[in-house]
Amino acid sequence: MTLTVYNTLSRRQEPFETVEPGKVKMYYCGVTVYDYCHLGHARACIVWDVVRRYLQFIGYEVRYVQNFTDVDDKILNRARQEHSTMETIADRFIKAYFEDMARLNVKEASEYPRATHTMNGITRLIHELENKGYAYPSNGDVYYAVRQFPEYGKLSGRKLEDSQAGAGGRVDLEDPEYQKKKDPSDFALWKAAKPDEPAWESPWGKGRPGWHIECSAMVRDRLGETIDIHAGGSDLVFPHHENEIAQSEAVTGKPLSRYWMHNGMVKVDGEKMSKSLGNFTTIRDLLDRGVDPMAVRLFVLMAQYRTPIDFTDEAIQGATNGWNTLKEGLLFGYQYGEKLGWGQGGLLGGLGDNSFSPSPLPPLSPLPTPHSPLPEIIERFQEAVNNDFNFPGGLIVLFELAKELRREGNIFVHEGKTEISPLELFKQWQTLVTLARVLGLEAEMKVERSVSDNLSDAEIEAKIQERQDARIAKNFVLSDRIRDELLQCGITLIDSREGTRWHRN
Ligand SMILES: Nc1ncnc2c1ncn2[C@@H]1O[C@H](COP(=O)(O)OP(=O)(O)OP(=O)(O)O)[C@@H](O)[C@H]1O
Ligand SMILES: [Zn+2]
Repeated sequence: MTLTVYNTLSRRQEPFETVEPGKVKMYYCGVTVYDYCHLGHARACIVWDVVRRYLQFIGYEVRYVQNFTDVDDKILNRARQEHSTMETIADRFIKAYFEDMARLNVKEASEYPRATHTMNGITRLIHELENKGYAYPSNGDVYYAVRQFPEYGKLSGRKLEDSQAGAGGRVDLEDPEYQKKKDPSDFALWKAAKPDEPAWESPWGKGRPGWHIECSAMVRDRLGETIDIHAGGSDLVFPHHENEIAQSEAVTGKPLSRYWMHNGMVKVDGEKMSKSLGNFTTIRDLLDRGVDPMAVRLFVLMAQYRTPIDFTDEAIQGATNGWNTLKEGLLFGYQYGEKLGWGQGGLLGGLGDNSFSPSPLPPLSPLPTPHSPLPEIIERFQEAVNNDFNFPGGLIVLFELAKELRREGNIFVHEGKTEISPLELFKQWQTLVTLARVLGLEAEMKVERSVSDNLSDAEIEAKIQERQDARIAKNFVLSDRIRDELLQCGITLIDSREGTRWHRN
């Protein structure tokens, strides 16, 4: 069973083979920090988080580097608007980035280099390009001469003539940058300082780096000359990644990355969700409206990572419903484990605890342990995901497990016993928890069970009425939230045509 990966460079799905066996070096072009992250960023960060988690799950050691672009015109504009500095703006939104990603359960990268901390690497690279005849200075700027790099266009499939024709329609002959270039397709590696702008010393005078060169320098500094996966959104294929290849490969003579992987865009009414376009919903706005962070993860993972997805209320609602199903399965052990006798007979011995307790969760490991995960189900999951990270295919396996556990939970509540043996249920639950963690999906039993005793029958009935009103008003986010809150207090609701029944767990 081998992993195959769609490589934008070859336009094919290829078997995954790393430079160094068992190790993956991965770089993701991260955010330009001048605003809060939106759902497009959430998608990119979740997709690469899960790719990384999956690679670890199948046994790779992964070094994952993600940059912050902290020098850019847009950051500078915001700093001017707020009478602040570029550094203050960048620091504020980097802090916000970490807060948002923690809520979404995105694991921290191995390293987060910043452009402004990589100035030596950047100027060194430009210098080498100049020495090799790929770059030329012009009035304090430095440009990359694309005609010197015969392979220019190999990633995006664009021919220089096409992009020139495109540029020809758009160039402004008065634009000072255009006048400094030898060829309209050339791009800036270094820009001379303008008055009142932050600037760094360089052999070409004071200035700041262009956007593309920072990634070439950071990859080289942190990961080396050839990495395994270079990732980013599909909007970066041209010109950003094309230019990164031109810069890095001209200097090293080696491929910059074995695999080029791109996530599809989150769109709104058919257009890319983007800070520049202003059509975005921030992660924090959505979560503060009560959408579960795990539903956001599911919204992302329910689509193949390369296809575009539309952000709509219905899509988020669908993901929320999906999450509620998975969550019921994930909480099964916490709700019924003790009653099913899982603490007895050493069932949980492998977890270092002889009595049932919600923690620790089963270890993240693909290897069968004495009580664990059902190998044939893990295999089905891997078979799906090995096909170019087909997470929706993997999710089918999780939903099957969750639905079965939910069904058994209901049977247990009504009949006092289950159809499937407790041992088998334990294994199913372990498998579900293990696979869900590979996708970063985790549910917590936040409230102790005794809390259910604190809610009176009248209070529970009032909550159910509130939920009913929300459903009539089609406010399903609220109605689901009430149901989840009750579940966390140890109260299960059962909907039927006659109305809603409830019981304490
Ligand atoms: N709508 C989107 N859907 C999926 N990925 C996105 C989306 N927007 C940005 N990304 C990805 O997020 C990362 C950071 O992007 P960046 O900070 O340039 O955001 P942006 O919103 O596109 O900014 P701008 O609007 O200023 O171009 C990149 O890898 C980019 O491809
Ligand atoms: Zn980049």
